Amino acid sequence: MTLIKGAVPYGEGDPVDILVEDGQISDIGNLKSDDQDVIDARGLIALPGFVDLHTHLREPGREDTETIETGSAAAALGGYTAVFAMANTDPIADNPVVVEHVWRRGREVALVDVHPIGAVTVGLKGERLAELGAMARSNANVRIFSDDGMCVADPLIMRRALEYSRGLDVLIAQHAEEPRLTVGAQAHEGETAARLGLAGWPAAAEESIVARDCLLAGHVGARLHVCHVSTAGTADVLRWAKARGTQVSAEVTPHHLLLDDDRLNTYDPVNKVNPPLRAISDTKSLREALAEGVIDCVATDHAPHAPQDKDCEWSAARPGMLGLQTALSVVIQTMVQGGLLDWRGVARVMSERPAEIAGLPDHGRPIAVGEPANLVLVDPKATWTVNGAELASLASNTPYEGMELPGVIKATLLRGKVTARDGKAAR
Ligand SMILES: NC(=O)N[C@@H](CC(=O)O)C(=O)O
Ligand SMILES: [Zn+2]
Ligand SMILES: [Zn+2]
Repeated sequence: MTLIKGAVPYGEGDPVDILVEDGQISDIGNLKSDDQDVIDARGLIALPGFVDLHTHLREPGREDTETIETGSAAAALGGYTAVFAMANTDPIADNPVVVEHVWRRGREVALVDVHPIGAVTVGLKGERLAELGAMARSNANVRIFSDDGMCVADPLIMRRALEYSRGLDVLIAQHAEEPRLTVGAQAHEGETAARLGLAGWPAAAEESIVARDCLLAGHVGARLHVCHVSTAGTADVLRWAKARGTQVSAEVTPHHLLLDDDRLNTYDPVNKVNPPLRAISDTKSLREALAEGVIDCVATDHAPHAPQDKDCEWSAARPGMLGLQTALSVVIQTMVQGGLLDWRGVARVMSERPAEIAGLPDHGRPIAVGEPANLVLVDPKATWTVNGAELASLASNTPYEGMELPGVIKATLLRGKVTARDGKAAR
């Protein structure tokens, strides 16, 4: 039993006490603390535990940069109770053996529900469909498939994947990047890239694939999820597709909400990411699209990389940045402080919508009696300074190094078990 004393659910109304018993919320009100574990939550906001549809945990294959254990700790510290682990591991998660390993290891670590994402095509090569059915029916119960890191560029393969996904009732998540338009690309195609002499990654490379896939999904009657939306034009395409009834959902990363290509001036590869940091006008449009619901949710695209793959010249560096422990703070800074979302809205984009999109029945639930105790307690007034070396990830490639960010996570509970408290993961 744990008693959370004096938290304000969704930042609305008076503080209440929340009693957690047998993994569930058993009582809410003005409660007496007897012999149970008490969390002093005065001044804290209670939200449903966050759900990340896009995490790279690097196990198997690159356990020098992240493991399911260290990534789960980072997730718990970031307020997450469920994460979806991308398939671009080594070996690639394109078969039941690998997805079952990820699933089993996640259960052993037990800091966050780890749901493996299966690859759409064998070896992420985009040529032949992987055995989606075998992964879906495995113990890992795979519900999302993605070739993330690579685009399913061939329209016929994408169409077939969508057709199968409909039959299996699973979701295809697309990394939208027309590869013919991004050969050698290093940065957002625009003034900054031109001045720095970096080959451009045009917005149209993303937008053309999103438009195509929305048309294909509509045509075959399948659902589609768009990973890491990065341009204003993609938001326009999504608005159009949703208005005509296409079953499309989309995510935006914290870094695309906050950072823009102005940061590339230093040539520091910590800012290199795929899709690239865009123009400041894009960040503004993405914030608006998220507030409006045209973009459904925030996903971290947490992408740990080893120092030797990051601390090198720009063109040789791998794209990607850490995200799990900084996501909420960046959302507070860009969306809450920006007046675009209230705390209800934060619960929607970080927990409720991603849980719905993934079909998770016990996450993103209301804070109410009888519901699963998947909760996060946030101090909205506190700030913290990011130090990559102190993050739980094995890697430290955070673009927010040295930045003071708002919002501190005081505790995370997964089915009533405290998985993180006062900056320490429970392991
Ligand atoms: N986002 C990135 O820049 N990198 C990701 C792959 C991806 O999300 O496309 C990675 O796996 O490192
Ligand atoms: Zn991607
Ligand atoms: Zn990714």
